Amino acid sequence: MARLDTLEAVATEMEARRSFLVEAGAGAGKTTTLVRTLQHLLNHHRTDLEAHGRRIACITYTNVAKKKIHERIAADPLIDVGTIHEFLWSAIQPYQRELWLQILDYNKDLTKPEDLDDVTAPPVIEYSDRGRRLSEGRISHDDVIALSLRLVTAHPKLIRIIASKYPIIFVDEYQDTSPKTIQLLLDHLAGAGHENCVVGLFGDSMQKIYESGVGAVKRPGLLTEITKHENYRCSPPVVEVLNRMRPDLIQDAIGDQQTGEVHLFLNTGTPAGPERLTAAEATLAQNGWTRENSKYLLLTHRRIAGTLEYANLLEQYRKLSRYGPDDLMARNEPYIQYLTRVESVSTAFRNNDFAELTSLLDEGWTRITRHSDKRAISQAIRALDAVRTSGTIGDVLDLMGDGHLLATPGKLKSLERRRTATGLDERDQRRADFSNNLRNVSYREVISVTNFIDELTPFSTQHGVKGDEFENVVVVVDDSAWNRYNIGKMLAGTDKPDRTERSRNLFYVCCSRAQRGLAVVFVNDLPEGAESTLQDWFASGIIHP
Ligand SMILES: Nc1ncnc2c1ncn2[C@@H]1O[C@H](COP(=O)(O)OP(=O)(O)OP(=O)(O)O)[C@@H](O)[C@H]1O
Repeated sequence: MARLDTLEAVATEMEARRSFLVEAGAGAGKTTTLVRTLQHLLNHHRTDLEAHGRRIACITYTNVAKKKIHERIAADPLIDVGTIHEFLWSAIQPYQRELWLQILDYNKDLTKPEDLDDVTAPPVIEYSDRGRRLSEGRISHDDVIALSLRLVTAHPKLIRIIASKYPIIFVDEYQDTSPKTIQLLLDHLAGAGHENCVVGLFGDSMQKIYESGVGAVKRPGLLTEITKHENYRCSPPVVEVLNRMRPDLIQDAIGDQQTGEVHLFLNTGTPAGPERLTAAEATLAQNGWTRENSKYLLLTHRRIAGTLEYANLLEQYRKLSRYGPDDLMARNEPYIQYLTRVESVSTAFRNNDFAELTSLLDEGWTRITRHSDKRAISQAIRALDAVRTSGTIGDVLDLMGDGHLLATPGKLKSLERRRTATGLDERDQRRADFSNNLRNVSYREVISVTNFIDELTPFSTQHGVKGDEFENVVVVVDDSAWNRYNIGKMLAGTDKPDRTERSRNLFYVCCSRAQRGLAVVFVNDLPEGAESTLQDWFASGIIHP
């Protein structure tokens, strides 16, 4: 019955043309509700939408989520599923003249404005991954949102046009959306147009794990808040842990998993370090947990096997800054971001996934249909694969720079340019040294770290751990490896508020992926005060002191 309640609550808001926020904890079925609402709209309003040339926008944060939703609505052409950038760009792109005027103004506010006085005729404005070159009409990822906001503020009629094309706009995982996007959606689009555009946000503020996300959104007059108190995913003892972690949002375990187990390993009798994990694994094995039926989520840089297969790479990030290793893990730095895309291209090719390749490759390859296109891409990727396994990071960057598989993003280009510059200040020199040293590291280390991140950390882009679930989850915490997060201090209540929040969210996201069993293993000693919080949170489980 609860299922009907949430869907009904959403349907009521839709009928009344009111915007809403489905805010609920992990496993509550938010994404499922979003998909079912889309199905309901298609079943009941198809004729009307088609007759007026209207569509539904469904904005997702990642390509992985996009694919998932597409599959579940059978890629219905009435629904545009895409990233916020795709959606906004399709909306503003037709207004080239107005865009150029905004660009001239926007340019003045940039820290490094371009000289646009010499540009006689406005160029054709394009949005590209290659980064910003305003004089040539090229705008970047970041510019799309800022320019959209400027454009609609200057031309309110545009809002009416967008709202009548998209009278319904849904956002999945809204907590990871940028504050500017939320501003655009709520302050401009919600309620706009003849049909009162409905903006529906689905997500959970406590699952924000990326820096750039807006987190909680509170707009009592504008958004009807719909809360769900079910948890369809996790077994009762796991839900009990989540409830103690988050007493302001108590969930009922009503899913299929009615039995489960929870373990907390402190293992203080064993020396701190990987041995504590080994000891925990021995206990879990006696209970039937194996590497095959358990998902490891490591909040650490240590490989379970002990040796780090990307030690040199990690060392460069360590030298770069105190947050370098964290940025490597969360892929929050231009080099690792780009190299991750290179790895995704290579993986998609190996899997013969040409649909995935099309979405990864450059604009020039928007449709890989012709045999000759496939052949050209195959050749380029084979050449890449040869260098990936035998060359350095520099070799791969040079090869990619010469070819035309992936454009080099603007930020990376400028780092590469500054690599050989002279007279840099201390910070830029450190960055330049980083670029040069990184280039000498074997590319195999990139392959290792990418596999590690995708398989063993919550920062996976391949699977998007946040929306995912596994039978058993083993969360391994090693606070000595991180700077942006500190689970121990969060538990002890002694950390700064922002880091406390980040750590709590990350820990919550990890623990809430478990369907049946959850084990949390601390490999180093905890600060004073942490253990009593853990005793409380894990009271439904077995604590291994
Ligand atoms: N109404 C329902 N009835 C039965 N199972 C459901 C229902 N809603 C969701 N589920 C199942 O519960 C699990 C979690 O659902 P879903 O991924 O939609 O939750 P979520 O709230 O988006 O999760 P999270 O925020 O933790 O990623 C899935 O396995 C899904 O199939």
